Amino acid sequence: MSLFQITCRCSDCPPEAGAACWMSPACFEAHSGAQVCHKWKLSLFHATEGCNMGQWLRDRAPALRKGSDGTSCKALFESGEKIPDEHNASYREMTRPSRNHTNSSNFAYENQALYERPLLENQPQEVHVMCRCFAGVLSLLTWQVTCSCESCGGNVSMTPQGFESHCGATLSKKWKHSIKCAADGRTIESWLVARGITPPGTRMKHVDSSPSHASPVHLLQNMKKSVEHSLGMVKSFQLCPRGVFQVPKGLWQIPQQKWPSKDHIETAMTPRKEGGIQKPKNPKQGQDSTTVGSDKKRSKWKAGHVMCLISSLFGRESSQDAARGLMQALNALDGSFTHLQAQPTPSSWNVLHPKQYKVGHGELAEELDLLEVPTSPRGPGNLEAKLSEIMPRVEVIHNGDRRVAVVSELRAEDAIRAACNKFRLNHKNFDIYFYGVVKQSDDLLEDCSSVWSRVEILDGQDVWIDPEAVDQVHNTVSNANGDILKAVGLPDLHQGPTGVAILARHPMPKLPGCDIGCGMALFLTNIPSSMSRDRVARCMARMDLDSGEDPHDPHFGTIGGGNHFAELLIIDPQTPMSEELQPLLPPDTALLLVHSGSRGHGSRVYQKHVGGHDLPGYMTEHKELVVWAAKNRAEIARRFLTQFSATYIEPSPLVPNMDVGVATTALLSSQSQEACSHSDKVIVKNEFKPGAPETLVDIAHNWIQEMPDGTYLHRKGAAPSFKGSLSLLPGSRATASYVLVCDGEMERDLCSVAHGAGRRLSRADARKHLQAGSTASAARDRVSAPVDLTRGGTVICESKELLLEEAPHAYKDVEAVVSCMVKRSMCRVGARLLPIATYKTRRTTSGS
Ligand SMILES: Nc1nc2c(ncn2[C@@H]2O[C@H](COP(=O)(O)O)[C@@H](O)[C@H]2O)c(=O)[nH]1
Ligand SMILES: [Mn+2]
Repeated sequence: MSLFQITCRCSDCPPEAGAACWMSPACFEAHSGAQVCHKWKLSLFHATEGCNMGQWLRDRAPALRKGSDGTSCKALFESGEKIPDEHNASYREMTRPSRNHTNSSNFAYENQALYERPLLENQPQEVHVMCRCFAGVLSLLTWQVTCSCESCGGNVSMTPQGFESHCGATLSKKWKHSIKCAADGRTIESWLVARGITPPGTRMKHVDSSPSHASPVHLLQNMKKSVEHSLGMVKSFQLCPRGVFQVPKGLWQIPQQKWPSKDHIETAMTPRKEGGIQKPKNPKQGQDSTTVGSDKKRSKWKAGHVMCLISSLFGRESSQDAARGLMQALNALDGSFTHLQAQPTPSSWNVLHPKQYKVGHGELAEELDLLEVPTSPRGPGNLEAKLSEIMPRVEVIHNGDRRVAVVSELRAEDAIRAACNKFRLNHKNFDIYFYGVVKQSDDLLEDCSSVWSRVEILDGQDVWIDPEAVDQVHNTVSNANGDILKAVGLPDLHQGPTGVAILARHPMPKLPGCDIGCGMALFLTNIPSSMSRDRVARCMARMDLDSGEDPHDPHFGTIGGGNHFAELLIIDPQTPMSEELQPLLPPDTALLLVHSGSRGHGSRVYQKHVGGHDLPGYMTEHKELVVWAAKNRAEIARRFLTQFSATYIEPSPLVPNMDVGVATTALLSSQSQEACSHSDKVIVKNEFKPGAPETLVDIAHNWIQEMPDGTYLHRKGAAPSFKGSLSLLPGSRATASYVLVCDGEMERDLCSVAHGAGRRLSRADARKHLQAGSTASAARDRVSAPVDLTRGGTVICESKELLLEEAPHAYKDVEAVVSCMVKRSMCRVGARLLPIATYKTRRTTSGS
């Protein structure tokens, strides 16, 4: 198979004397600063004929209309033509070596010269991989897999793609997915991404393409990673409101000698004088500069500084998103920019030939004095007017015959369309992008590391944590402007972020959100564990926990939607109970687990306080709701058990319950009582309705705890954990749930443990991917066949959607979550419980 490759002849290349610097047209496009275009056939021009390469190739090889597949390229190059491009490069044909090419010096050399990236000291040089049942070793130096199968015997090396097809997984065409890391079974892509390693030939790639991830912190994190992993080779990279491009080593490399002198920089950084722009010290007016982001331009940037290119893909994506993302990024980099520059992308050069046009950012515009302000062949007026139309808040400053514009606001799509119509531009081809110099890159990186140092993710090998949720934790910390002192992500962490404990200087109502006081309570019952499943189902058939009975408070005694539930469980006879729990949990009666929150009251209080400043008022109502939610769980339990004509078990003769936060645990040692004295004293138990079932433990996992030192510990999907305290960790309606004996430490885990298994799939994904199948029919019939404890018990759920959203597969592996915390000594297993019957909702829709 043949490949298009370009030998770049710019002064940054080749990397080694005499070696050719080969790259794909797409890489070359990026290398020359045009990666926003993503259409190399349009952005590369024939150096002598002036047409774009798409046109040039089409004229010569009609087959290429369908794409530059290897065969037609080969045909093209058989003609012996060389295509010099504007970067003075030439196309060449390169033959990909055959499968066993360890000895193919050509390939190995090209690969190494161009792509070998210096590995960080502690980075592995190889990784053991699997594909289907084949094992191999992937070298991170040569990017070859040595296959250990019987026929290869560990002597045959091949490309990852070759290995993929050797293992019979060709159809996937995604070697990074089909090849797995042998150690943990995860895709090799996630293994590489986690270590910031970019395989050779990787095109500029959106690490993440959703606008919500273009948050400042996300951008900055990637910025830092790129710089770190380049070992000083990568000085710049591209940020884009729709995501971050990872840049392989070699691209965007700025040779040291090209940077300006210290004096030069200092002059550039001299603050602007009142009343106008400083006289340029080194103006290069009228200079024709067509190389956007070229070496010439970059050479103006200070050594060690990180160049940050922010692209706004107007026309291609929603420009609203782009503008929003851009503004976000600007805010994040506040004060770090010395200037911004706006200009149409190369794809619109051939329409306007505007060359370059400078747009300064606020008072930092003085930096522009050092930059070139070329003229446009079609008249600067056009461009200026166009910019003003698109960005009406662009202030155009005239300084002699040089013009500098200051952007203060970006405009939305309609303005862009109007401007494009006016100037008869196809707005789809019209992009504007901005770039600037990060003035204080060290500060910026310090900012980032200060965010990182405040975030701890308690993950483990066996438990999967969604990287987006991790980003959300970082963003939460970063957006709090230093008000968050520490954040701990627990193993059940998922998007929200949920499964996190956050210590802050003041209460942050947005963290617990609407469902203030949501929690789990475990009740003792006198329902025999051996009660027939039919009888359980018959009792539950009459149950309706969706509507209340209290005329003064319609929410009281109701369970609510989402994943709230009331569940009968039995103690797993196979799992030994801890010493503390043995006297507490009678092995022959069922237990009732209730998960619910503050219902409509929580959302009322949240709405009232979310934008306001009355934090003491919020905290007062917050605490009331935390108590209300605990009482509500007891009321739900009472209503549930009434259907069984079951009475509660007499309050245990064991250690009396104590008022520890909202957790009424019977088991706290004196040491843990001391630890718990940090928490609010909220007396819950004594306020329960007479006749309520005995609460073994009630744990709120969505609340704010006032700490003795005046800080506030937010638990958003996190359960309190003190030395010896009990906690509840439910899995799903068809997996085990756990009673944990905790050993929380402020330093390590902010005295918190996971509050559940945590979502693996979002609700939408669960609806999309999980089949209703048998679960739906079980729900329709309401009474399932004899309970198979490996699959869960009877489920009362009349909402088909909710049934899917809450399917066991939508949750992470509860065993992994528990074992991760046990390994970290955060808790021990007190008892393992198995579900018999779960009440979800009688409503046919999944809302609350
Ligand atoms: N035993 C059961 N556990 C369940 C069920 N549905 C969900 N879950 C688990 O509860 C937590 C609750 O999380 P939250 O963030 O909504 O408070 C969740 O992570 C699951 O692990 C069920 O029907 N039975
Ligand atoms: Mn909850």
